[in-house]
Amino acid sequence: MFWKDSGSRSSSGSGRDQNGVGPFGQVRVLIVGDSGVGKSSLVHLILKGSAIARPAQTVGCTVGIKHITYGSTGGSSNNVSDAERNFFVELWDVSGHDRYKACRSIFYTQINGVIFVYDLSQRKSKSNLSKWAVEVAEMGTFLAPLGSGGPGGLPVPYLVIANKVDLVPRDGTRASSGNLVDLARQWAEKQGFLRCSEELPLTESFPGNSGLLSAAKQARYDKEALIKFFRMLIRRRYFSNEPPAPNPWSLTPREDTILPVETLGDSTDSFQRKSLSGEGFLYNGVVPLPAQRNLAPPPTLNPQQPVLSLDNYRYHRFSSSSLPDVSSGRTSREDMNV
Ligand SMILES: Nc1nc2c(ncn2[C@@H]2O[C@H](COP(=O)(O)OP(=O)(O)OP(=O)(O)O)[C@@H](O)[C@H]2O)c(=O)[nH]1
Repeated sequence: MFWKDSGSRSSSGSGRDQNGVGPFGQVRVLIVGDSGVGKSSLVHLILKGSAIARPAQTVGCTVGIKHITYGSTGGSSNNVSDAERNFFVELWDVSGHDRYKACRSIFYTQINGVIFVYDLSQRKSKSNLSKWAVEVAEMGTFLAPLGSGGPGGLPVPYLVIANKVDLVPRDGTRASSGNLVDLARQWAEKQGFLRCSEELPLTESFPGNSGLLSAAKQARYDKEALIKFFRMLIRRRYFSNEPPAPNPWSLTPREDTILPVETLGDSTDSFQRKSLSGEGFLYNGVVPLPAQRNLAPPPTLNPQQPVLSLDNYRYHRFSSSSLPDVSSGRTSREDMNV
């Protein structure tokens, strides 16, 4: 088996929601990032609401299904468009290990959104997100694409999650990872060669400075923000004539402003998110990318509609030419057979 389904039944079928007022639908969210950053742990947390003690290394791809509703609860039952409807959010947790690099693009199909995950204690895993963005943008097919690309040309909304915030010192200083780049930087700072604000010129950060923090191992994440992201993807795919809500997505966390995280579990106040302050540009276009014009219709009752509204998604400038190589990821786990 190249991949397994860890969630409920396939969402590609059709049906009517619990109110009997119309078909449900599904959106597909790709979850990418280096091996070991905690993608599977996060997905488990999102689906089960609890931490997983010892996640197995993902083989190829694991698909989990999150059920959420979308619609106006106050709507009249006579008006289908006002009713709460059921949707499945497919979470495609793609293995970050290099051994799947050559073939994992088969999972990059009909993507509605992307969640990039990195390890706050491993700086390289953040800079490598740029490589992930390029890979997905170049190899993927997309639903409800934006008119222009985000990082690497990615044409769908994305979210960046900095995981393992529990490994960051609570006084807000930079993460200490034990990796050589960080150790070298810390040593240089100690010797007075660098001021704290300076970086060794070894990595280029993923664009942006705000987003979500999580500690999947401690069951801490911003549940409300995730649900909003999923709802936004549903709205873009199925209700694109609705006015877009203010879009906080496509943000990455400010590591220099990480605050202590006190709240556990499902609290929506678990994490401080800072507003975006970096350089950005706005997307207003609605023209599908050339590679997306001949997509087969999605396997749901509600076929993909072109995006008619002028959603504004803010992205950061991004240069793929100066990106570092993807790191080899973890090596401590046993090799898996494909
Ligand atoms: N300290 C800490 N460890 C974590 C956290 N989240 C995950 N881990 C640990 O990191 C390791 C890797 O977690 P996974 O969820 O398997 O990582 P992954 O990104 O899915 O890895 P691949 O399947 O190889 O792509 C495991 O030992 C987890 O227990 C966290 O928030 N804090």
